[in-house]
Amino acid sequence: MDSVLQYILTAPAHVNAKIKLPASKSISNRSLIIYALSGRKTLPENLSDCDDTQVLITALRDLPETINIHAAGTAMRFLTAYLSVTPGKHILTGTDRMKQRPIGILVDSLRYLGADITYTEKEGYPPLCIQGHQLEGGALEIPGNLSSQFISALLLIGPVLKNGLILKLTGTIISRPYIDLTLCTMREFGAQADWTDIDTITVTGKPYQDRPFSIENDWSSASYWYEAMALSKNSQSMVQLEGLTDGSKQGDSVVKYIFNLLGIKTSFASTQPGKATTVTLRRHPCLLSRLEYDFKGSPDLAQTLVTCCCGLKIPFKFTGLSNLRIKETDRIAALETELRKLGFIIKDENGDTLYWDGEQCEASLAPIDTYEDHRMALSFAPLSSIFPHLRINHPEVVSKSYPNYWNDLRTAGYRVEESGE
Ligand SMILES: O=C(O)C1=C[C@@H](OP(=O)(O)O)[C@@H](O)[C@H](O)C1
Ligand SMILES: C=C(OP(=O)(O)O)C(=O)O
Repeated sequence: MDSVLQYILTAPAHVNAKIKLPASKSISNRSLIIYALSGRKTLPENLSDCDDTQVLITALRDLPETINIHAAGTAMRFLTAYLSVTPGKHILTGTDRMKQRPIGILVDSLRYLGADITYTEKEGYPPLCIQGHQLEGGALEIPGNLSSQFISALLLIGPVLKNGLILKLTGTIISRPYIDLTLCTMREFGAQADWTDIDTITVTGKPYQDRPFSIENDWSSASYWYEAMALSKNSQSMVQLEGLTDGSKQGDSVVKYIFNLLGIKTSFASTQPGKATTVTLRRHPCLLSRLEYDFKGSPDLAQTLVTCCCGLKIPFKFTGLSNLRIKETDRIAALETELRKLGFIIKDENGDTLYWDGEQCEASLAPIDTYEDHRMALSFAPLSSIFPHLRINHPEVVSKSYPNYWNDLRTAGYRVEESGE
């Protein structure tokens, strides 16, 4: 049998560190597509070193006949749109999991606009064969309830469509802050793109302009430091996070308000609009007895809060989780299975809700499996404050968004050792 890399984690008595977070992969990948569509002159600064961005950099640079974007959802969806308007024929594929992540809504929309896309294996799923050519653009409807990445992908190519784009979103709109992040990033490059009605976005067929652009660091990655602070239960703990902005356009910056409820206070070294600065996290007493939150706008924070609330023994009801089952893994099932190993019985209902009413079982303390999902490893690691010698299988998965995570934990005083098993 192949040996599995496993880390054993022990948390320090108090957490203390200054952390250079990775850049946002969401902003990196949007600005890379815009860079490619605007003449490839000025490369965006502070691009993320994570797998999901590196794979897109390589794909856009080499544009080989077969492009394998591995596990990167944004790269898969954004490239599908990009290749549809770029001359040449390409096969776009990814990991086995990527081949199970739906893309039919995006393909249908692009085909409606005249794109030439065929499925090479299963209808509705990657791999895709895309023959690119100039598209005219126009008006169309698209469901907003499965993944905002389909909408962002279409918006990103809007400025290069002759007649621009009018998108009317139908159904519940999930991950809406990511749509707004796309629009903001596009406008940084001179695009005319905005909401023109409650459910409608209009993009003018006015080309992007080449501009210098610097990428903010990643608020989703910051969430694991909020969790580490909350679970450390030591008033001396303090973490500083570099490269974040007060008033960030990243939806996951809402993490500062959620953790405020859990006693973690955020202060910004400077509050100059749009300027990245250092953020300091400090602990205050947490008097919360139960947490309810709707994660519809920030699905990537769900694992952080589920693991954190279990560790703090705060019962919760979290809604808006409907698309967690189609991410890197079925995150609902993964959370239920792995938290049981630590003695927490969490349950799901209605396809979009996870709750914990305080029910516990005997903890086996078996190693935590990560299911090729970076956020499983990232969110379980801070639980080592509650469960010393916590074991995590396949810790290397973190490279999808946060390659330096384990080193950063070491800097903060955590013992991170390779298992000798
Ligand atoms: O556009 C983006 O950068 C992202 C959108 C979200 O996906 P969904 O829109 O599929 O929820 C999020 O989960 C993902 O990590 C990044
Ligand atoms: C869902 C995620 O990424 P993607 O969909 O881009 O693979 C994520 O990073 O949590």
